Amino acid sequence: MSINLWKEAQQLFAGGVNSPVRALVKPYPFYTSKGEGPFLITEDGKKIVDYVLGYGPLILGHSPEKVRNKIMEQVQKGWLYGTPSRIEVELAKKIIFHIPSAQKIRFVNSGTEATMNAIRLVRGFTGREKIIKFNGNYHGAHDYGLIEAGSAVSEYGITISKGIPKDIVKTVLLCEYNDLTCVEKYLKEENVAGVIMEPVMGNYGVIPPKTDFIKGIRELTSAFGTLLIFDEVITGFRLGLSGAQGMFGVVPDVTTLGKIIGGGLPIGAIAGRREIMDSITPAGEVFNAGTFNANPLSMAAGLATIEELEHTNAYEISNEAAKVISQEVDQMMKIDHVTHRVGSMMQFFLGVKEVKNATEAKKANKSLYLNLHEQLLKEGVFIPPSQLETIFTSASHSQNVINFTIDKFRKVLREIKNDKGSS
Ligand SMILES: Cc1ncc(COP(=O)(O)O)c(C=O)c1O
Ligand SMILES: NCC(=O)CCC(=O)O
Repeated sequence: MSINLWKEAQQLFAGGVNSPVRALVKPYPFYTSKGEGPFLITEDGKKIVDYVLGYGPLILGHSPEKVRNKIMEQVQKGWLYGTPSRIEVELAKKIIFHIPSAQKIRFVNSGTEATMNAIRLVRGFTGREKIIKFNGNYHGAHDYGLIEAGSAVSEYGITISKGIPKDIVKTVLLCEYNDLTCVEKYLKEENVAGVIMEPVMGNYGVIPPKTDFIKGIRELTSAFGTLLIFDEVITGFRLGLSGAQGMFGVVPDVTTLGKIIGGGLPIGAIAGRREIMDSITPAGEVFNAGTFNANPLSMAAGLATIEELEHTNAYEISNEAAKVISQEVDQMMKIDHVTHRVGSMMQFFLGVKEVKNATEAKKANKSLYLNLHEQLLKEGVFIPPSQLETIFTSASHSQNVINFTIDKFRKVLREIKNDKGSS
């Protein structure tokens, strides 16, 4: 039973969990015993439709056959060599073929490692120290990024994580998303090594960039000799094979990847222009290393996932699922709200009329969203337990599952409205 595991876990782990967002599921997190297509099967024997999908990597759903087989095949051959292996060359070629900004790549083990190293890389390459980041963007759990970050950082009310030296905080310049004036001001006033951004915000709910903002950042950074990092840990291979940069036709200098490129196993990657990437050790003097870098199992799962994305209609199915659900739910909601969807990423902001940055997203009614999450979970539909996370769909979300989901939204929204009316 989940409750028994939860009781033990609270003695074993800080806050009972190994990543904070998981503790937001109330009254206690359910424990999963199996993932199958669009479903999670819990320790309590419940079958739940999953729109969290491991927080993004599982664009094909849980345990898709092709990916599972490729992982099993690799398991037979061993899973850690401490030497290069053929499969890292194969995955690198695929990513470099698809991602416009990628000429060379370094595999690491998480999105956190990817952005941490990308920031070090742009600092090393330019010889400058300042970084511009955006309010509510989340780049993982390292010192350079935990300043007004989205996701669980903001959900738990942390603006700057304790433990980060002040001198590091001073190197990070903060702008509001979709505010080009702020970026221009800092680029003029300061010696900025790099601008790091999520090309579509996915860690403060979903917030798309305005076209002139994303194109303007590219032009401005080029003009000031500042490198542009797109953090495509969520959007890479989710918004199509060429990611957000392909979707918007804006090519950054450096791209960070993670999640989908590992097919659900731990991964991260830094990719970019050849001369920039050649600053990384052993070619250059920006240090990176890792026992598990390019480990064969993550490579195998990533390769099989990208092959499926290339050869099936996975994008059509997952995008259509998000489109239908977002449109239907949008129509059902009778209160002020904003619905944002980009491809197979979506989120609803309740009680507000416009959301173009984190400050506006913060005004959304968090408790109403949590209520929605809780009631849906009781009905067998799992959306993230935080308004700041993204609702994802996958290629395994069939018409039946979508219809089931819409019915549950209808039921729950009716009850939430009644609750509100009676209070
Ligand atoms: C945009 C973005 N960057 C970086 C990260 C960190 O990735 P990881 O959790 O694999 O360290 C995340 C995680 O959600 C993310 O959404
Ligand atoms: N959007 C943020 C994440 O996906 C992170 C997941 C986690 O920290 O467990």
